[in-house]
Amino acid sequence: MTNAKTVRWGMMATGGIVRTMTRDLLIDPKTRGVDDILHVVTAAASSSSKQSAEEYVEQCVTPMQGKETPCIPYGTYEELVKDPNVDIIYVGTPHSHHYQNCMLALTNNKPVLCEKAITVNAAQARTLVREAKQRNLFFMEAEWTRYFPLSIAVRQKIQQGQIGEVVRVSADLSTGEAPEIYDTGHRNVNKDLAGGALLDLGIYSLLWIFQTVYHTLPKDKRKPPQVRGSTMTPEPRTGADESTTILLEFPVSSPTGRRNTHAIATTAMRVHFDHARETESATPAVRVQGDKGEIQVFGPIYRPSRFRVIHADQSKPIEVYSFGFPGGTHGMSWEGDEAARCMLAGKLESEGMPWEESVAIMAVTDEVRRQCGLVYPELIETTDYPVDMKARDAAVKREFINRN
Ligand SMILES: NC(=O)C1=CN([C@@H]2O[C@H](COP(=O)(O)OP(=O)(O)OC[C@H]3O[C@@H](n4cnc5c(N)ncnc54)[C@H](OP(=O)(O)O)[C@@H]3O)[C@@H](O)[C@H]2O)C=CC1
Ligand SMILES: O=C1OC[C@@H](O)[C@H](O)[C@H]1O
Repeated sequence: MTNAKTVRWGMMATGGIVRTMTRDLLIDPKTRGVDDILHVVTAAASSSSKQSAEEYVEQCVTPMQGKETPCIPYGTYEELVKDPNVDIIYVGTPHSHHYQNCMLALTNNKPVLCEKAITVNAAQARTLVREAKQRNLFFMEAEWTRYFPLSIAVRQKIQQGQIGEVVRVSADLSTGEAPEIYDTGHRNVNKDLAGGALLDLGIYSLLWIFQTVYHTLPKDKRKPPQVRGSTMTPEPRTGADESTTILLEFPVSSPTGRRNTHAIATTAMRVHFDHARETESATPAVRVQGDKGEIQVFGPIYRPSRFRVIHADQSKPIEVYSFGFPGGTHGMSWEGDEAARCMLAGKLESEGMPWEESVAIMAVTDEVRRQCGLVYPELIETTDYPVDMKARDAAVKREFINRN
């Protein structure tokens, strides 16, 4: 006998992250101590073909969910958002498409969990928020790392004052995957898909800076940062950024509270992860430095499993905290649980990733791009809706073929 409420997901796209998310949603929630929610995937759509959706269902859904809970495959996203047996849509397309895809779901009255980066720019993020609010629909950016027990523990330590006043934060996500390993059409380097380090990887450096500096303050004290400087290196073939460095200043939060906080966000495709990250000599990828000590998080910062607290008072021992991934989850189950719970409770947004914070982060990436002159095609920057993305993609593919 269970009191768990079932949430029926509709998956928009059938690519890499949708497959990972599917597995994480369908892992028995009890393995991570969750007994109030049960996830099922009742529909999925591929913009490529219905056959592609069928293959995804056969490979990813049926083996975990069984045939008794069917998952309907569709050959268009338009059909998916009209399915009455879907409670919430997970958008797993490239960032270039998030705005159009989320609008499609919201305007068909479906709540949405959308992959990072939420959109290409702040204006698009604001428009989606307005649409969700007007329609009374739940909408959330899938910044999965925020929902890790590790992230929650780090935020609590800061809020409890364990490192004192936060003075400075640095955060790096660099993968060592040189851009040349991708062909020029790949979403990681293709500007037509808003590719490049900033929106794909740099978003995690900003996630850590925002969740430790901004999000740890009471809501009425959160103030967006100034981008004090930024620099980028273009990928030689496509002009997408392959590395970006950002200097931020968060303002004074109150006369008696924090002073201004400095932050440095870095990301580079050519720079490697710390290969020694599991060892004693590891270099932290995030350092949250306060006047009473510091918290160091070891990478990769999208899926960290270890952090330590070093106190300024050397008589206090270094505290090391390690976290696992129960039930074999990749780590996306927690954000799935959060989205489901919020939606069932009738909430429109998640406390963990409030709308205004998604918009504030996109405002930072807008300013960084402005300073560095990184422009994406108007068709993916626009807030017009609908734009015929299929026709656009066909044109892009044709151009890609002509260029090569
Ligand atoms: N949270 C995380 O850990 C991760 C998040 N991501 C995010 O997820 C999103 C998708 O990434 P990922 O799954 O790796 O990408 P993939 O290329 O593997 O999949 C993207 C899917 O989007 C659909 N799509 C629709 N239009 C296009 C188009 N014009 N070009 C390419 N694909 C299109 C396709 O599915 P179909 O043909 O079935 O419609 C495609 O398979 C990105 O926004 C990325 O930032 C990615 C990796 C990890
Ligand atoms: O979100 C992500 O996290 C892991 C990276 O490898 C991937 O490119 C990115 O999209």
